[in-house]
Amino acid sequence: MKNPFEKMPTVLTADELIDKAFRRAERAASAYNPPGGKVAKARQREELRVRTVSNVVRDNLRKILDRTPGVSTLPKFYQELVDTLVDRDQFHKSLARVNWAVKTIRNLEQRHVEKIRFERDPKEIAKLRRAFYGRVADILHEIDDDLRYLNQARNVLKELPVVDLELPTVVIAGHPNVGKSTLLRALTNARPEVASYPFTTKGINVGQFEEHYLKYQVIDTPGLLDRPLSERNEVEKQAILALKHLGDVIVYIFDPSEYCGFPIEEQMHLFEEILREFGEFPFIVAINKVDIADEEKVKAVEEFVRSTGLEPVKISALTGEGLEELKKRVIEIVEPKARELAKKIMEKELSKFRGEL
Ligand SMILES: Nc1nc2c(ncn2[C@@H]2O[C@H](COP(=O)(O)OP(=O)(O)OP(=O)(O)O)[C@@H](O)[C@H]2O)c(=O)[nH]1
Repeated sequence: MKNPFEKMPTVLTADELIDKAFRRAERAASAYNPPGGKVAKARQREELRVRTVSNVVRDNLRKILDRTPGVSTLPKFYQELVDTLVDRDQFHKSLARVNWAVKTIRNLEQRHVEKIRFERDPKEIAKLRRAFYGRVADILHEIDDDLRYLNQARNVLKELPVVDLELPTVVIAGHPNVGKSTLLRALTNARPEVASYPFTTKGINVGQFEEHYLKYQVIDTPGLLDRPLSERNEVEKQAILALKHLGDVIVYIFDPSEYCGFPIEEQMHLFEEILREFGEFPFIVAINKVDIADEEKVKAVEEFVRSTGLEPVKISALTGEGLEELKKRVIEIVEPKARELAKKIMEKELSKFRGEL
């Protein structure tokens, strides 16, 4: 899936748009030499000005409406993230007001063109055109706050992460420096891509791997699932919880070597919190850095994990030890979804093929 707001255009301010439209109209009028007498010429020139201003403004505004997806039509994952970044109510209101401006300007254009066509005095004709310009400027100034809001919204919404929402997804969690990105790199062959994500400075890392012709996605979440949720504010929490619509299994990493800088007690505490928050998820616990960790500490973590009803896997993301076993456990959980997806894609291809026959 692409960023749903990728096509949203830059939104000009009222003054920028007025300037653009008026200049375009002047250019068109000066290049236009209609046939006929003085009155006919004036009528046609002014009509061209009115029509050009109306077209430029409406095209610009309509482009915003056409290229902005309805938030409620988006997948839940994106809806949650949109809500952390913009006020959905305000966003919709601003779009509605832009729509109102398009319609109103269209009506004004019709009315002024009609009057211009019946007017005989060139001075009055010019006056009608000026009156139209004035009304357009007023309308655009009236929605100026909306235009500015939409442009700001566009700038943040364009930064939404690009992830594949259909692929079975493994979310890696654990304190900073426990080895999350090392594990991601070890599990996925391609170089992971960094996607920006609200409220993380580093962005999330997204990688993919294939097993038996089925594709999986792995996401490392620096800055997200690496600190107690109780320390987060509401919007941050929401950005984290959006992961629920994306992930299918959580791989939680412990670092019993404590080189990450967090004592195992603290890691246990965070694990309990994440387990509680993501209770409905299948969890796999990996005890990492077994190549350097103290055996006693490894044992302590193992016992703790077993006490929560889970069986940990001992790994070293660096040396590769235990990774086969970890991968096996992951695939056991997400393979049905991968098969389902492969079947769907196959059926789509088949029906396309049949259509061609
Ligand atoms: N000895 C050893 N070192 C490891 C292992 N896994 C990771 N490391 C090292 O631990 C350090 C932190 O690893 P990262 O993969 O960057 O940790 P992270 O959890 O992604 O860190 P953040 O992105 O800050 O959350 C690096 O120096 C890694 O080389 C391991 O299995 N054994």
